[in-house]
Amino acid sequence: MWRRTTWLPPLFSSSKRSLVSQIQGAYGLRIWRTMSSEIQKPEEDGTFPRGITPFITFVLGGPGSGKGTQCARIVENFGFTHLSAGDLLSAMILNTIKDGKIVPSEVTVKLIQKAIESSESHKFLIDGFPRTEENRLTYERIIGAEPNIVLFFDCPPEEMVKRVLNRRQGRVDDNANTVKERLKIFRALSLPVVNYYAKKGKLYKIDGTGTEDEIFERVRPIFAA
Ligand SMILES: Nc1ncnc2c1ncn2[C@@H]1O[C@H](COP(=O)(O)OP(=O)(O)O)[C@@H](O)[C@H]1O
Ligand SMILES: O=c1ccn([C@@H]2O[C@H](COP(=O)(O)OP(=O)(O)O)[C@@H](O)[C@H]2O)c(=O)[nH]1
Ligand SMILES: [Mg+2]
Repeated sequence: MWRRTTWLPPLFSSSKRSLVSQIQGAYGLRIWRTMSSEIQKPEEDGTFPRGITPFITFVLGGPGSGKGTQCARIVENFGFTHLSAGDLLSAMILNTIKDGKIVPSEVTVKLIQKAIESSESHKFLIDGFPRTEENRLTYERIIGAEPNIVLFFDCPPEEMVKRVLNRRQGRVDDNANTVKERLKIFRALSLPVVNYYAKKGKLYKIDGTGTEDEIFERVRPIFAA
């Protein structure tokens, strides 16, 4: 089962509100650029007028922890739009990725912002971002909001390395040297981001070991009504 790592914020604790009602509640929050003060409703066909606050889920975890795999399941079952920061960046910053380093925050945030704004969707999985506290702060500064929730796939390093080296998707960063560097960066720079969201009561820490199905059964209750 999934478990929260810290205390629950009022949004979650008062009446065990389902995530679905929280997602609906997010429409009215005036934190996404400039909007009307009215609470706006989705159109009958389920699309949302531009300017509505999207429901944002950050998806964190080390390289090979299963972020992309579980995002695909969440998309299939709960209709989110999946934005992988790594995929958005990969065409642009090949050398940085090859070294396992982090791309400058403004570049990533602006790509994410553009992808959200040009989408008709109202709920997003932002996979693999933020990877540093500086990433997080830049997102908050440019977007003017925090994510609604954060998933963290917790996986032992030896399992992550095994998965990455078996991934065989032709990625320039899936090799023993780069993965070592990425794990170092994950521990030093990304875990503080995970801890930040744990302290804020926004983190869902998910055991990332076992089969893909077993892991998704830990994810499902987070999004199910
Ligand atoms: N539960 C699992 N058990 C074994 N292999 C897995 C599991 N989940 C994902 N994989 C495989 O491990 C590799 C890394 O998964 P991926 O979803 O790309 O992770 P991430 O996006 O966190 O780097 C992929 O080849 C994927 O098919
Ligand atoms: O916010 C981000 C996300 C990704 N990356 C770069 O893109 C690579 C691949 O990221 P991805 O999320 O695709 O890797 P995964 O963790 O899924 O293996 C990372 O190692 C970084 O070099 C980055 O610089 N900033
Ligand atoms: Mg990935």
